[in-house]
Amino acid sequence: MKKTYQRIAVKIGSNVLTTAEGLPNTDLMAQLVQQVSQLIHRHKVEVILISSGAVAAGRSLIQLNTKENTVTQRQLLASIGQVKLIQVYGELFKKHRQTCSQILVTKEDFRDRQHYLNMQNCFQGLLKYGIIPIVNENDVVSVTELMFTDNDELAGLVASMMDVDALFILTNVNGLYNGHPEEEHTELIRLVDKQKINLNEIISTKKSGFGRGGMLTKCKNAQKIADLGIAVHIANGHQENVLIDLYQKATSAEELPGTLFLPHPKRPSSIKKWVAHSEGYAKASLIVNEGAKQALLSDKVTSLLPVGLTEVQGSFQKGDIVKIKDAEGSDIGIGMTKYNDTVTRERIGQQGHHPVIHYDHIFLY
Ligand SMILES: Nc1ncnc2c1ncn2[C@@H]1O[C@H](COP(=O)(O)OP(=O)(O)O)[C@@H](O)[C@H]1O
Ligand SMILES: N[C@@H](CCC(=O)OP(=O)(O)O)C(=O)O
Repeated sequence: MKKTYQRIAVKIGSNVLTTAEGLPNTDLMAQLVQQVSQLIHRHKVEVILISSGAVAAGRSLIQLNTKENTVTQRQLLASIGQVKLIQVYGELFKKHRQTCSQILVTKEDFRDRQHYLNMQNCFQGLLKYGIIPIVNENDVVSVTELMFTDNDELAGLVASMMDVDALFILTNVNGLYNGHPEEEHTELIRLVDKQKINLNEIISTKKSGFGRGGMLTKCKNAQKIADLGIAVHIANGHQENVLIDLYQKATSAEELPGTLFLPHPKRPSSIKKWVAHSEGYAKASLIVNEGAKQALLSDKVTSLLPVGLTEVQGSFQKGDIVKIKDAEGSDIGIGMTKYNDTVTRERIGQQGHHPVIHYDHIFLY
């Protein structure tokens, strides 16, 4: 029998929380809140919510001039709507004797290790007191390149930061299909085995009404989180009792709703997970020789030593994130350096030096 989930993150997408008119779907929010409360009270599960819906809620409160700059529109709608979104959640949870809290974040909060640890500490405290953290992007300051791709990316970061057992991603389709769900003869994929499925081939880039990222980014992100040892389920938020069903069936032999991305059996350390999510901030690349590549990819605990380096591309400071590449230029992994590029260059190919990247600070693909 599989272990039950004790801590989960639930991502509720824009398409779940929004009606066809672009307004908040409060009936559905009530159903989901009831299920989350049941998981907490009856099954003693710790739950973190990642909820979209601020822009939709803002739309229900104010009509903006359509000539307004689109970035400004989003900022205003989110700023106005987030208040309502959290107010609705607060009232709904209160009916179940449950307290919730609001956490608004930006990408920068995950990039800076100190911000990351501060956030983690706050989440831990809230969970200890039985409070449900409700997370959303701080859309007022997250503009263009500072934005998360979508709330799936944010949910993945929160899930790995909080070391949850599973991430439930609720959307407006039953899961991942082997073609666009509106096309004929497409079938639901129940289990994603990354060795057998090429996500790029089966997922249409066409986006649905109110979502930001679409199914391809959702699945790539789901796979990344599963690689970090967290079970990821994509399921339909409109399906009756979906959260309870997912929770109960995950430990039974019954067929699960939606699509499951099987978790990697090993969970990396907290710092490795943080490194894994820092890909976008890589400053430079370290090229390694074949011996170092084999050693890194083996089952042994291996740090990257200067003797295994053949080249340093770009400049970086001690503590910066760099890519690790093989002689062909293929990415092997990513890591946090122990010294800057000048010192690293001086030590290329030399024996007897400390690692340039310690094992604990390397994440391999
Ligand atoms: N192969 C596929 N399987 C399932 N959905 C797909 C696929 N290709 C494209 N889609 C679309 O992806 C949409 C869900 O992604 P998205 O719009 O990002 O939702 P959300 O707002 O819930 O994050 C679905 O409504 C569906 O139309
Ligand atoms: N932060 C935004 C939602 C971002 C977004 O659209 O995310 P997603 O639900 O993943 O497509 C909001 O609250 O309206």
